[in-house]
Amino acid sequence: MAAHSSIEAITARIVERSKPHREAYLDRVRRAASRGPHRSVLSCGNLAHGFAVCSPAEKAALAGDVVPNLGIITAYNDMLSAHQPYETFPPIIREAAREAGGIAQVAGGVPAMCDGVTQGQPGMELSLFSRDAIAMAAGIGLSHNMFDAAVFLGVCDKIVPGLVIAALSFGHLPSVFIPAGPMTSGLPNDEKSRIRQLYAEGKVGRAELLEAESKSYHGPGTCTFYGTANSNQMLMEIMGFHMPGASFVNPGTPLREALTREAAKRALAITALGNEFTPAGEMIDERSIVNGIVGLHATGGSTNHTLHLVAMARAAGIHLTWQDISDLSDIVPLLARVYPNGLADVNHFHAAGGMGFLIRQLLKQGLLHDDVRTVFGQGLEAYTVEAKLDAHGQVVREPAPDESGDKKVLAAIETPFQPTGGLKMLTGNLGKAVIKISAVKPERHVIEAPAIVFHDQQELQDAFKRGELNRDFIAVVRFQGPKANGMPELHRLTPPLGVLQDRGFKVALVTDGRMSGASGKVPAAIHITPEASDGGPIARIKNGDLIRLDAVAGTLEVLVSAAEFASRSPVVADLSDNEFGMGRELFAPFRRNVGQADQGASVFA
Ligand SMILES: O=C(O)[C@H](O)[C@@H](O)[C@H](O)[C@H](O)COP(=O)(O)O
Ligand code: SF4
Repeated sequence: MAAHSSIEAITARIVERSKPHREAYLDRVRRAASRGPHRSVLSCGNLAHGFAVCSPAEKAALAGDVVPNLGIITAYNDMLSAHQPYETFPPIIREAAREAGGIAQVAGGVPAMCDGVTQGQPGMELSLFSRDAIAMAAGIGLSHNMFDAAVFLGVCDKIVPGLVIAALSFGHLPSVFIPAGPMTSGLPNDEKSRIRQLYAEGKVGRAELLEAESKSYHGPGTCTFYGTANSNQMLMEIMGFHMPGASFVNPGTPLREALTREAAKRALAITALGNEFTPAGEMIDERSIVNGIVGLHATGGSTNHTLHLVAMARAAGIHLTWQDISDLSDIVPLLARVYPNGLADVNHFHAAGGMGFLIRQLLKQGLLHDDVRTVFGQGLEAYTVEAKLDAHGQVVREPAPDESGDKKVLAAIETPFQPTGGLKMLTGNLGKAVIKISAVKPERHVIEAPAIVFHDQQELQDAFKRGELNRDFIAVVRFQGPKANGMPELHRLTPPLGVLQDRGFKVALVTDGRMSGASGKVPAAIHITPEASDGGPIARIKNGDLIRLDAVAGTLEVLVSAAEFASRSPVVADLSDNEFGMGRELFAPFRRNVGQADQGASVFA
């Protein structure tokens, strides 16, 4: 089925805009691939180092150019619940490779930050930069040029985007992403948030808060809210980097292990040494990127992807804009209600039909490009399935159900939860911003109130605790942009702002910083570009200025006369406290060289 005309039109304009960069990129990818099996360009010395610890049989195989070698890039660590399961994946992948007549080596590890651990802490100022550092680290592993394909073990926020940037930078290689799967369901996310708000009001103590948090985050796997990490899993499946039905199978289950084995074998089957060569740089094109954005809107995905998708697309020579993302939001309905866009978690989403049901619903109205390449083969229709185990422990796939297993969690395309997606761009005399409205009640889509200006999220927390914020206001938290302090998530502001909103005050957040993918209920215009540290208009706002955030009209305005506003000099902040401590001194080059948020806040562009 042809894609919806608006989908085709937006895709066509991205293709047109990208043409010079995309053609140059594809030329590089094809030249790299044309050199044939990559180990053939290595010297004997290079090779000997590359397989020094391999068995004699593996050495003999790797000395030739017939047996494919799989490079594993792993983001394993014990800190992230979502990445801890990866500890056992390499031996499983090596064994599966041997069974398939290939070889697999861990090519390298990459760092992985848990935004939950660093939320509200100085370490969060390294978080966004860690995406590009992860891409660099993965590139170091693959640069040994020993590999015919790569498999990537990563799940969380900045890790998958960084790994995709690396995979596309090595676009001559096939790449398969292997997920670890979600944590089993614990304390419901809305109950966790309720306890947080009680703690913010001083109505419960740390003991009760820690008990609630620990019941919510309680074991291996990805946290179960629909934040950036689970948005990543959705993206990897709908863009064709995952095996069909792999995204939301819990870790430590037979199906999880079978899917891991299957992915390793599939990666070996799609190298240049076989008959289904699928280099990542050719597999991922403008249609794949549009499919990812459609999935993001249909599920109420993370605002962080207005940064990461732009950066990932650029790694493949594709120039994506916030206007593209915003225009797609106008035609893609919201089909999933997963916290913070509802009460369900990703396990409920998966049980209700998950990705297979979602993709089928979107294909029914041509809202996805079906004619795309994936690691599984040609066409997205192959992903309208559920993965299961047969009696022999092998992965089999059944058509996803036509009916949603829970109409409160997954809606049919004919009866969406909202007619449009969740992510809108705002423009006006403060520059450009992004807002996620899928989790904001309609009566809060337009907020007009006086500004209260903060240069640090702790200042707002302290003002709240002093009881100074019991009124209608728009919190302007500035100098939180990429150049200022690495563009941290300000998700710790959700509980106090949520308390004030629940008390009936009209509140909103306006910032050049970020929010978490799990933020939701409070209207927030984020990623403001240009940022305050670039002298952007946000640096000219004064306490008391009336600000109007209008997510319906798509505008963000300070209601001050143009002459008055232009006559103001931008405030300059003392950011010396953000230059040292917790590794921030190591990322000074990133702060100096990072690009604007609407360009992906990348050090590469
Ligand atoms: O973008 C995201 O999804 C967030 O960065 C998420 O990964 C992080 O963990 C948040 O902090 C939410 O978790 P909490 O509400 O527990 O902080
Ligand atoms: S989802 Fe967020 S909080 Fe959970 S493990 Fe990943 S980064 Fe950490």
